[in-house]
Amino acid sequence: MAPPNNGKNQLILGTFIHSRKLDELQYLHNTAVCVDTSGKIVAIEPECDQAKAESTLFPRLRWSAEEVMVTVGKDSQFFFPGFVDTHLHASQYPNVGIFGKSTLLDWLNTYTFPMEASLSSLPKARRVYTRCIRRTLAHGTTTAAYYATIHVEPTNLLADLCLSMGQRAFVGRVCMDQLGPAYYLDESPEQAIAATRATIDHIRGIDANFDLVSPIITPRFAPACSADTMRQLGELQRETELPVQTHVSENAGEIALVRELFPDSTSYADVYDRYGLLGEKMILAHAVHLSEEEADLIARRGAKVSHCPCSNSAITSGEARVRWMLEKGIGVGLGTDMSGGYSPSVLEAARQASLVSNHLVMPGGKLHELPQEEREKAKLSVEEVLYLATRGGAEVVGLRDKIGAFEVGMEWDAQLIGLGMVCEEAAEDDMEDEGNVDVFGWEPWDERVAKWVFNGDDRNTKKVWVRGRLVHERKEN
Ligand SMILES: O=c1[nH]c(=O)c2nc[nH]c2[nH]1
Ligand SMILES: [Zn+2]
Repeated sequence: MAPPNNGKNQLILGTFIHSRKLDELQYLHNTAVCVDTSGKIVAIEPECDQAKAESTLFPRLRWSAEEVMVTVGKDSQFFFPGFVDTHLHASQYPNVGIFGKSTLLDWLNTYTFPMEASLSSLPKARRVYTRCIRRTLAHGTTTAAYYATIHVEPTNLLADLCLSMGQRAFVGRVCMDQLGPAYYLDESPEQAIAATRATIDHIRGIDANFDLVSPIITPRFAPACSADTMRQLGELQRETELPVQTHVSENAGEIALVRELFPDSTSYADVYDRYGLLGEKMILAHAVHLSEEEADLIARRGAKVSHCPCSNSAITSGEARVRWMLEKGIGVGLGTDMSGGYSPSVLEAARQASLVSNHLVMPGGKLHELPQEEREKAKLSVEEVLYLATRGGAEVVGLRDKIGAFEVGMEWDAQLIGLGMVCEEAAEDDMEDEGNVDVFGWEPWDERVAKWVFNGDDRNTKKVWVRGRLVHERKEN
């Protein structure tokens, strides 16, 4: 693979904000971050300008100033770790916002299966996947766990495009040999496994160590996979040690169907467990209606959850109890779940995660009967939803030592966020288009960040890097 940034070391100067832990953001002002040619953070120095970096850091790193690329954040800007979207369907991108009043099972038949089936066409898949990657990068998504479709070549194409456009990705060829329409089904368990192996081999061929793009084993969801397919996917996981992604306990009708199809299983998650799929490398999307025992089983196995609040509201699935899962020790990240979710933005998912946590404790909400103190605790703060969007997501996709924060040894997956600074003397028509976030200058940094979470969008995402490579730069009008 080509080295990022034409093999140049980088010095990045400005304000850096990241999660130290679940409920705490760290604010590093006037700070220098050094990123080497492999995209790794090799130094972080607070109270450091370019001159000081050149005289103290560069000699230590054996860098010569002429060979270093310098990026300086302005006063109204800050660097933030890239977002991790732990669950989305690249193949459903053209359908974002189109869901009417449907719920999961009729939504699949009405909107989803026809769209996914149509991506057997490679030119169409190229248009859709290129735009999906470009759009998610523009919203600061540096890592994405993608579902593609059942088709091998278009799935391989998605992996190729992630690699060439520079987005870190997990790319899953969808396995489904039952429940779908006849025009969109794997022919047999053997064919499903062979097709999955073909995409794994392809990705190994383009990114041998899965540095940027990795395959991910993808049983669509339990009702769409025969027992034989699930068993063979479990064997494939043990053989390859690859990550696995699927859906769990999203919708009441779906859960009833699982009970009917797998009468011997004690819960939806138990179905995956019986086939050896429920383990540390499994990402379970939704987890809206988990029972106590089911959540305990997930926690014991070390499987992770992708919380998809936009999707859960859009297709009327319900409200997941994030605090409850976190307290059980389950790793939780955020997923846009396009196109069950209507937005490509993880920032939108973070905002919705906050609002959904409030809904849980409102009159009529699942947790309304809890004591006042417990109700307060169930609500997620700005700091917490940003943790889920970055560090939490990194844990969910198995990259907690590599991405999600700014630490020496981690990779430079980052976004430069710019907020609209309203100067005292600014005339209306002087204002740059910085989107909806206006900062007057008197707000402390935690309030600026809160304004970004609730009013920000891709207009605030000025630059995006993955492994040190600049993969998106916003063109101002
Ligand atoms: O939100 C969802 N999106 C899907 O495509 C899907 N397939 C099964 N279950 C699903 N849930
Ligand atoms: Zn999904």
